[in-house]
Order: sequence, then structure tokens, then C-alpha cells
Amino acid sequence: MIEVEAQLADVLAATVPLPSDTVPLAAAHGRVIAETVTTRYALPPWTNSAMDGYAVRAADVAAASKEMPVALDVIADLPAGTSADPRILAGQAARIMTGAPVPADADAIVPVEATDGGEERVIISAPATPGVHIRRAGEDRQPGDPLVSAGSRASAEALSALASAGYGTIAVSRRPRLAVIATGSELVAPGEPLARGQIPDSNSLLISSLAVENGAELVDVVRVSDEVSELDAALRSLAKRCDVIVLTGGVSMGAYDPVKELLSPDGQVHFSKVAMQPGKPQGFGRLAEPWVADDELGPLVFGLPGNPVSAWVSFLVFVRPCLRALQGASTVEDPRLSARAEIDWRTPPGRRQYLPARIRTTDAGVTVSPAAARGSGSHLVGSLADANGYAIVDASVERVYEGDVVQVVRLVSDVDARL
Ligand SMILES: Nc1nc2c(c(=O)[nH]1)N[C@H]1C(S)=C(S)[C@@H](COP(=O)(O)OP(=O)(O)OC[C@H]3O[C@@H](n4cnc5c(N)ncnc54)[C@H](O)[C@@H]3O)O[C@H]1N2
Ligand code: MOO
Repeated sequence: MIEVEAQLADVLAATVPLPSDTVPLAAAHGRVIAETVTTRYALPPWTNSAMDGYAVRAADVAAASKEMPVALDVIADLPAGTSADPRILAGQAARIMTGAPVPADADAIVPVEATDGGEERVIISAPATPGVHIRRAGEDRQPGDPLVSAGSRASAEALSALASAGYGTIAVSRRPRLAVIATGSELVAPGEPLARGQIPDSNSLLISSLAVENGAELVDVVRVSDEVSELDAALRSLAKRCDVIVLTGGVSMGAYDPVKELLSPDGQVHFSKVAMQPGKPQGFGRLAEPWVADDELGPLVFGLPGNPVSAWVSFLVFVRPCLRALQGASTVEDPRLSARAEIDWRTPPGRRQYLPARIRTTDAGVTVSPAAARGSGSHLVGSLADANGYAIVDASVERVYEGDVVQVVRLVSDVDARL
């Protein structure tokens, strides 16, 4: 058996980042930014008012109070969007709205609430100090200051910063084109009646949905029987259109496993036993001839175990980092949290446990409990509905006791995670 880290290192070593496209900001949401960008316009672009009120010379109103108000002549009206820069002499003011450029002669804003709101002459009943309620040009970012880095996520927040700093487009990495092939003669479409021995194909939905959550563009989702010719035909049709093909099922010791039969003989895909539970049998490699021309780089191929919880864990531990690396993301592994076990559970001997779990944030901190009442089991697909993450328990641990601290990963889609 090999360690999880060694398998992941193999995957990442074979992963070549995809090229980038320059797209309008609105089309970039959620994708990985492929260029490091500096601020083009100063932020704010000009010195402007933080309040609806009056632009004044602070010295004129330094002593203003309710008892001793000061009267000023209003010589201009400055709505947001104006380009005016009127002269303001001693004893004068300009009415100004939030966001309008502050005239060069003014050095303070008096909010309208501290005045009588006059349009030709205004009575000011509170003092102002120089600079008050003024937002200085460039106080947030100066032109040339760092703004976003290659490898970060085009989050809603990053897009608003880019738009404000003078950009209409941004280079983002191309989405990985991904297909899912679920193998197994027992599989039927979801919702179909089941004859004895049949089961609904849940892995297709599981893997394709996770892939989309992690930035992939779905090329196709195909279900094939355990006939080698069916899998061969699916690979022929998909190989040239995909960056990644994820297969589920047929990677263990079964006598009718087309995945191994087709892909292992010439070593295109290696089949390993990884010291994890679930997820022990793993296939990984790159498709070559006869599915891809000799001089072309074929798609990466994952052969995930068919058990649904095994496929889920395998996707999260191996495929997800690969999709992130293909997109040039600066962080490919999930952040781990420490959580306190709410109850005891058993762990498998000799393999690191990846347990579907319910992770809660309480007043007392983060807690974790198994998603399945009966603990671990790679077939317990119903319990996945209750999982919002997984716990990682070291291979040397035989049992987790209530109150123990364990490592957990909380699942959020990559756009939400801002990784
Ligand atoms: N003799 C041995 N048998 C098994 C071993 C072993 O080491 N020696 N390993 C076990 C482990 S661990 C795993 S995990 C599974 C992996 O099995 P396969 O990847 O070969 O998958 P299948 O046999 O095709 O299916 C396993 C299980 O999952 C169900 N399945 C398959 N595809 C789907 C799907 N698309 N949707 C829902 N469920 C699916 C399938 O019906 C089986 O119940 O092997 C163990 N055996
Ligand atoms: O390793 Mo398997 O994935 O336990 O069920």
C-alpha cells in the first residue's frame, strides 16, 4: 500500500496547468485568475465627499455651534458625477452629495444634519476640522499597487476591486473539460425501477456535480456496462474532447472489471492500493494511443472505486486538487480545522480514515460526528446526504473517543471558499 501523499504527488506531478483566456469580468466569476494585476486607477480615483452636506473651509466653521451658528453663502451645487471644481472663498460653501469630487478650495464636509439645509445660504451649527468626511484620492490603492494575484479566485469581492481599479477584462485559466464514465452492469438511471441486483447510478451525479462545483466544464456523463467494448467506445468518443476523464467502478479485484482490463496492460493507467479508508483502490494515469494520437497529450484519467462513499472521498482527496492545479490555483489542498468529536467511533486498522461527517460550529467551538449512525462504510450512500465535510483520522488510531480533537475538512464549493 502507498500513502495518500504519494498518490496525490503522482497526480499533481502529471497535472499541467491549462492555458488562460481573457474574458469580461462578469464571465470570470468563480474562475482562477491567471495574471497578477496592479491597480490602474487610484482608489478612490479623486478626492470626494463621504457625506451629503456642504463642502467648506474648515477655518470658517471651526467655532460653529448650536448657540453660535455660522452662515455661509452656497455658491455651487455638486451632485455625484459632476466634474465641477468651483472656487470657494472665505465665507462660502458648496452643497455636495456623497461621492462628488471635493472642490480644491474646500477642506472639510459638514453633513446636512448639522445645517438648516439652505440652498443659497446655509446655517451651520456644528464645527468641522480639516479633512473631516473627505475620502482622499488613492487612500485605498495607488496606481501600481498590488490588487489581485495569479492563482487567486475571481470572487465577487475581487471582481468589484478589479472593476473599480480600471479593468473590464481579466485573464482566467480555461475550465478543465471533464467527462464522467460510470461503469457497472448493475447500474440503472436514477428513478428507474430496480430488478434484483440492480442499483441506481448515483456516482454519475455525485462526480459530475462535484466537478462543476470545482470549476470543470462538463463534456459528458456516460454510463457503460462491464463490457470492455462499451468502455472502449466511450473513451474513443471522449478522449480528444477532455482534459480529465473520471471513471468509477471496476478498479478492485473483480472478475468483470473492464477498467483494469482495458487500461492497465500497457501502463497508461496505474492501479494502486492507497492506505486510506474508504478509497483504497485507485487508478490514475494519462490516456494515450489508441484513444489519442501519438503526438497529442491525452486526458488525465482517474479510476475511482465504485462504492459511492469511496468515490466521494477519492474525488475530494485526488481529483479536486488536480482540478485546482489545472486551473493554476495557488492553493490545491483544503484547509483543515480542528474539531472535537461529539461521540465515539471506530476506525479501520492500518489505513487513514476519511469519514463523512457532520461538522458544526457551536459556541464551544467546532464539533464533528459521523454522518452515518453506524460509523464508517463505503456503501453508506444515504449518509452522504448528512455530510458537510469529512474527518481525517490517523492510521495508528483505533478508536476516536468523545471529546478527542480530530482534523476535519468542511466542504464548500471553490467559489465560496475563496481559496
Ligand atoms: N477481493 C477484494 N474485493 C474487494 C477489495 C479487495 O481489496 N479485494 N476492495 C474493496 C474495496 S476497498 C472497494 S472500495 C471496492 C471497489 O470496487 P470497484 O471499484 O471494483 O467497484 P465495483 O466492484 O464496480 O463496485 C463496488 C460497489 O459500488 C457500487 N457502485 C459501482 N458503481 C456505482 C455507481 N455508479 N453508482 C452507485 N453505486 C455504484 C457497486 O454496485 C458495488 O456495490 O472493492 C472492494 N472489493
Ligand atoms: O477502500 Mo474501499 O474504498 O474501503 O471501500
